[in-house]
Amino acid sequence: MIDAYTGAGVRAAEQPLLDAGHGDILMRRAALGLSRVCETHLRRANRKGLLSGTTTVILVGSGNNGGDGLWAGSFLRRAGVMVTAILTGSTAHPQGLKALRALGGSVVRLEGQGSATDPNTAPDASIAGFHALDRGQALSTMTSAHLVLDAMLGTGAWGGLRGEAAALVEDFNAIRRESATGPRIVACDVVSGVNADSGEAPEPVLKAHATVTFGAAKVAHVVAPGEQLTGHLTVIPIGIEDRLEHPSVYRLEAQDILAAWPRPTATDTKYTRGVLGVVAGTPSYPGAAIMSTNAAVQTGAGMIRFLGDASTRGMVLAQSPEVVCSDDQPWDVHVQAWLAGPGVADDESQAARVQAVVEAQEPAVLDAGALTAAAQSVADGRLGAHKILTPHAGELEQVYEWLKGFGVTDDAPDRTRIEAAPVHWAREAARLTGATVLLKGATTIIASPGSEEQDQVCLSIGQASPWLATAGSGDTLAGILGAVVAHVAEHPEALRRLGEWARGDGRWAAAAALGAGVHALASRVDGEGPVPPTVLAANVRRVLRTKGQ
Ligand SMILES: NC(=O)C1=CN([C@@H]2O[C@H](COP(=O)(O)OP(=O)(O)OC[C@H]3O[C@@H](n4cnc5c(N)ncnc54)[C@H](O)[C@@H]3O)[C@@H](O)[C@H]2O)[C@@H](O)CC1
Ligand SMILES: Nc1ncnc2c1ncn2[C@@H]1O[C@H](COP(=O)(O)OP(=O)(O)O)[C@@H](O)[C@H]1O
Repeated sequence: MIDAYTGAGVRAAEQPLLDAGHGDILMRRAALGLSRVCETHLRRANRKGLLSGTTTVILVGSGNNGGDGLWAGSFLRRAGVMVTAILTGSTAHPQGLKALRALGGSVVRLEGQGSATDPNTAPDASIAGFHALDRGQALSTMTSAHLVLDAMLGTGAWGGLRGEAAALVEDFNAIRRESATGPRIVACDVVSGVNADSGEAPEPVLKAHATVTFGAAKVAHVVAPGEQLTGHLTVIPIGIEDRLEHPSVYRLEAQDILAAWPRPTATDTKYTRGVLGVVAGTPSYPGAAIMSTNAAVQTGAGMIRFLGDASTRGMVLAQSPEVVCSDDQPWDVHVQAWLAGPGVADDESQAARVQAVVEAQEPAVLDAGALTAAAQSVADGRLGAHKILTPHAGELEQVYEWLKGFGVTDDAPDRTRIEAAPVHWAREAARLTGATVLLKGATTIIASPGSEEQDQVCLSIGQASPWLATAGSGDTLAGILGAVVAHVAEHPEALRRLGEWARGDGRWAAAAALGAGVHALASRVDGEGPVPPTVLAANVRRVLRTKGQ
């Protein structure tokens, strides 16, 4: 599990050490770790695996992020690397600058960054004397290097890159799009301009092959769009680790998912495993019913009761004879949890069943066609953490429109804004609805609503294959989620080994995250390639055969 923190969370852990005058030591530890990762990349760039003869360009901002970069440059110099620092800010970390220069690193500044027209960013006296490169010269210095270390902005940035630094990155990206070769890009702490706390990434950004962070992962490393820009993440311990409190986001990895997945014991029966009721599909859209029930079967649900029309029931049974089908109403059947909504559209009788599920006491996964009914019911009160909404960004936009219509919020973001800051909008939707929200995407975010008893829990699941972007993947996810939620409904403490946060209301977020995690693992069982939903569901069985430690 990766515990990811906000910049403020990490700073709070550092503060006592900074107050005790250990700031320099922290920075040098960070920079040493950073330089080691750079060395690994540089050795790969040299046919003989040597460092001497390799070149590194460091883009250095005015704060401590730039200081890390300069110190890392001094360590690389020691190892024989040719280092050029291009200062992109109005000033530069004095000790870092001194250290790099003392070891023969060359230092230049980016012309135009901090022009006379913008006195706030004009180069101050300490760096004004360095030779200035215009953007074209800086660009060719960058493109001819083996490695570019991005140390312009870290956790102290507000907003994205600006001015000449932004233009330089834009020009570099244009060349990169045209050419298959080019320097390795390593980011110091976070990719410059990416918001460490939200993962927002205002253009332009220098997409990294690798990012080296310090003390702990930051939120931006585990949520979109920051995660997609981070590359391979290395966390360097700097001595603050024991002082860190309250991660902001938990990333569950394969080991965590497989180890925590609830498995039956000898005393279980099909009922104690959890019975899942499914309201999905209509005569016009039977596929969603077939795929979601099939996925729940493959996930090993104790028992599945499907409610729907005769023709859909026939198709569900043909695919999965394990499913008990009827045309009952939700209040007539006894289940531990519900899944409602996949493929439910323009059908009065299924819509009525969906409404009954939204109002039922039992926990429920509310997907696709159930999201509108769920959002509408918020007008009558909060849904409860045991109701799990599973929108993609487009569906979340609709949910927000309803919430705005009811006066629950003034701000209804559109899809673009949601995709720019998914962790923010998933958290906000959970708070506003009182439900657990699972926001689908390349990175899936799960947020609990939070309460007086328990802080909001936020999780992220990555590593899903982009081949999942195909119709029916979401129906399969819904079935997997239904199965695990039904189990957790019967065994409230089943997921506690994940942590104290996975108890109480947090258990629904934990269950949803495990479901999304298994879905992601199933998408890559046979490596990278198409995973049509029927294959995906069958892969779930294979994934669950592996037990984590
Ligand atoms: N003790 C610590 O605090 C440690 C911090 N470390 C490093 O310190 C970094 C944080 O340092 P800082 O707080 O100095 O912040 P940054 O270095 O991230 O940036 C702050 C500087 O950039 C300027 N700035 C902010 N937004 C800008 C924008 N959009 N465009 C241009 N300039 C902008 C500010 O005026 C300020 O000078 C971390 O990311 C990490 O790399 C590491 O050295 C480990 C120890
Ligand atoms: N680019 C991507 N990379 C990884 N996973 C993705 C990507 N795009 C979508 N997914 C996943 O695929 C699934 C698609 O769900 P959804 O859009 O509801 O599909 P449908 O309703 O057609 O079944 C979600 O689990 C989502 O997280």
